[in-house]
Amino acid sequence: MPSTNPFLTLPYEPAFASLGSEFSDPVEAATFPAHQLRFRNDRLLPILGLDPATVADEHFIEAFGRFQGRSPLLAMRYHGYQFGIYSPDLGDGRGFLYGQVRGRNGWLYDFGTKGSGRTPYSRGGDGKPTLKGGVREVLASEFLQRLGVRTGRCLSLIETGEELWRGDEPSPTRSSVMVRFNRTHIRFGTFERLHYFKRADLVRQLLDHVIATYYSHLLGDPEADAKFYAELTERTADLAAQWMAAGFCHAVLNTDNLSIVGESFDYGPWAFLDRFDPKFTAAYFDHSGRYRYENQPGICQLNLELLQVPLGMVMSAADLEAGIAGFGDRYQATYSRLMLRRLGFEADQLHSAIADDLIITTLQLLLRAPIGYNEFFARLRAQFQPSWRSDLSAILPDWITTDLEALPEAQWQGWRDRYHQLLTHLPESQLPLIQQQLAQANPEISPIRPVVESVWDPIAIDDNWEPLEALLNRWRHDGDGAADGAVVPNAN
Ligand SMILES: Nc1ncnc2c1ncn2[C@@H]1O[C@H](COP(=O)(O)OP(=O)(O)OP(=O)(O)O)[C@@H](O)[C@H]1O
Ligand SMILES: [Mg+2]
Repeated sequence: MPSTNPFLTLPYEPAFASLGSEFSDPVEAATFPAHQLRFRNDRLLPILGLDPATVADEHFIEAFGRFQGRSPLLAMRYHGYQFGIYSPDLGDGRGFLYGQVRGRNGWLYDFGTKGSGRTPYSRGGDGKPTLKGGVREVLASEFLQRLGVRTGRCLSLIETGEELWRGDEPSPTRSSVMVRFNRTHIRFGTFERLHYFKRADLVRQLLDHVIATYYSHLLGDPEADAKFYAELTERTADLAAQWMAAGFCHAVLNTDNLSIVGESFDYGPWAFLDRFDPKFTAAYFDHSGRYRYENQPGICQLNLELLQVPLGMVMSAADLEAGIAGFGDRYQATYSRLMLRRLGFEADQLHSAIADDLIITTLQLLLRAPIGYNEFFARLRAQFQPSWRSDLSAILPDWITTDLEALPEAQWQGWRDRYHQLLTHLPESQLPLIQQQLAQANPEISPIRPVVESVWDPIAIDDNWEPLEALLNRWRHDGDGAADGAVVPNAN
């Protein structure tokens, strides 16, 4: 009897599979002792043309927990530079490409698993993520989506009833399997592996595939290769700027964790800044601080440079140099635009020198202010009043009295003066727009570590999932909701 599971009857396209056996290995999914659906991302279903009301929890479990009715399941091959050292021992070690589907926007999407068992690339690993790891993936991706960061999403999280042993969690700890909804799982490291095996022919094949599938506007252009690399540079610079403006530290920016479309993914030991600290390092094992917050743009640029090695097998050095030349300017322009939004302004409302001055002054303030990075913007959003334009003393009034030892009054007044000055440059009619912009750019609550623990503890102690759901709901209904359920999920 034909399946009635809507996930099994989607029109899957074997785009990556059609590259052939040099790029992946068919694998089998693990079987699990239990399947409890802990998160289903109904916001993504309309992109697939599915009505959430017609998709049952059991459909998720059958497709994305039992992995029934689909083949081949492909472990993708890749290598990568991990903390600066080349590793040929990578590849999908706890996941596979479940399938690819075209969204209603015309884009091709991957369903990629994480935690579906061992593969030829598992090395000593068990092929599983912990339940807490899965919850953290959901939190990071949903919050980054709320902030407008170009990110992969979690489509489902299923608890699988096993006990895992991990050094970084009290063990035994609970197990899970996720399905991620990313534009692609092709990584910089997918190209690097082909260079390692000296296969210029396969670099050419993969590059053609990437351009045809993800940069199709370049098809037929005699300079498609050069334009692809220049555009990837721009997208990666944009992503770094989005992370920085969000106060996000990815923590493991190895070349196998950078996507060939410039989308953020692989949410392991990530953290959001609490206080603004450029040297903040999220991963406990990052002893040198290589991937600390302030290093992220430079590391992204370095990874793009490393990608020139495999691409250089089929492209000219001149095209590659020209492509990466724009990284710094692009990063700076996007970062400034996003920071201004967090302050309530659109870049075209302000002269760029005034805008840059406000951003620098804000960062200097945040270095010393007794308030969290995202908390500051949330407070600005909560307290903003159009009347600030005519009354400087009303700007964040209750703040000036708190902890002036940490924050000298002159510095605080300097920030207020600048903010006030910018308001007076705008016509009064634009002030409601500032309020809207502040609401859109600044969620009321961000998943800094204590917040993550505050939703995890009830799960760990009482199996109470309500605080997690409440937090996710707050982000969905916060702001003007423009980022939610959009057919184009990461317009940028
Ligand atoms: N528990 C595990 N079992 C088997 N392999 C693992 C495990 N954890 C990590 N790996 C492998 O180690 C390498 C680096 O892991 P990393 O944490 O960057 O990736 P990942 O989180 O597993 O997957 P992705 O990059 O798709 O999000 C990858 O080859 C990955 O598959
Ligand atoms: Mg990874």
